[in-house]
Amino acid sequence: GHADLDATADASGAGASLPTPGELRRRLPLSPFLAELLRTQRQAVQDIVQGRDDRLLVVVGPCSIHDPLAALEYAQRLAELAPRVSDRLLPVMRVYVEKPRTTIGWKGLAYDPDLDGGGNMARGLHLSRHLMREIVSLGLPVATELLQPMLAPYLDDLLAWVAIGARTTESQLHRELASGLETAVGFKNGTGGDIKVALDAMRAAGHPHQHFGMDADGRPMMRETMGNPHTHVVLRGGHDGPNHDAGSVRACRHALEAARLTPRLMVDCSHANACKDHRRQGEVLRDVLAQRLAGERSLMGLMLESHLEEGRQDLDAGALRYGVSVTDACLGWESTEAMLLEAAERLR
Ligand SMILES: C[C@@H](OP(=O)(O)O)C(=O)O
Ligand SMILES: [Mn+2]
Repeated sequence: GHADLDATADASGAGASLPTPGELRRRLPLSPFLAELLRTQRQAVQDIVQGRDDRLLVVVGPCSIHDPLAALEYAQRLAELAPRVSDRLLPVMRVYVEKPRTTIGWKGLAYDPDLDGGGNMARGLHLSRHLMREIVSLGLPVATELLQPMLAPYLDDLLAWVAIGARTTESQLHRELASGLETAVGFKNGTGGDIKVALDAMRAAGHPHQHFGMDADGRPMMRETMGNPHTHVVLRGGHDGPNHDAGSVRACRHALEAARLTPRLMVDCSHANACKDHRRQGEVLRDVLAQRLAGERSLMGLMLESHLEEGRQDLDAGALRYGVSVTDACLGWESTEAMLLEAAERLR
């Protein structure tokens, strides 16, 4: 239940040592019921990525999770909204617990759950897994960016979609990680706007790999992967501006086809596509819908940054306001709900 989110986390203890992935999974197991629910959630996402289902995959939620209880309240609202749009949209909630910083800054719930620089990672891992499991049990698929490869085995059995971010799409470690995941993986284009790194990442992650990893008991191991066929590009804009426009989408589709890769892509309506102004996500969304309605079938998804309340706040600006992002600025819930209802209506 929600109340014990914090209680059991404290039981995990602080300090430098961490539970192994196996220990955390034994503490917070995935029941057979939830495992079955995960299988259907992953299948639904893969059906969209592979073009078997023409609904739009919508990865929506906070830029980062810093308050598990606010995250649960958001999840309950999204879970209630989902059935009202699920004929045309498949909502998946962003539950981002590790954040890639351009330079330095708070690195997320898994790293520093107490928001005090204490680095209580044992508690951060526990809270992250507990929260994701609670959200899955609401029937809501969970999406996250995987950043620290060692962190993946603590969480990856709970994930229905994974992002590899703009700063790590070029990284061999992250392509190896993606090649071993059961979930669909979206590779962001580079921070400069380069889409080739994402196409290279799709190709690399599609192959089997042998790489340095860690087993469930935390022992180093050589991990063999099968290759992941469920990968796609996420256009998130770049230094020289947005890339959600029809010309950029077409160019990306042509590049994918030329590289004989699945011509499927998602548009991240936030980040450099919104020019760092969260209020511009609505116009990017409408541009994506217009392209879909004009027949651009490679567009199978979109991402929105959204929280209970609009905007953002600094972590070190005194008392935190409830439900407001502490990293990128987000849409508020009311406008998110209206946008998703409008999108579903236009796609009917
Ligand atoms: C980290 C950021 O994504 P990107 O990698 O596109 O900057 C996000 O999803 O909050
Ligand atoms: Mn963000």
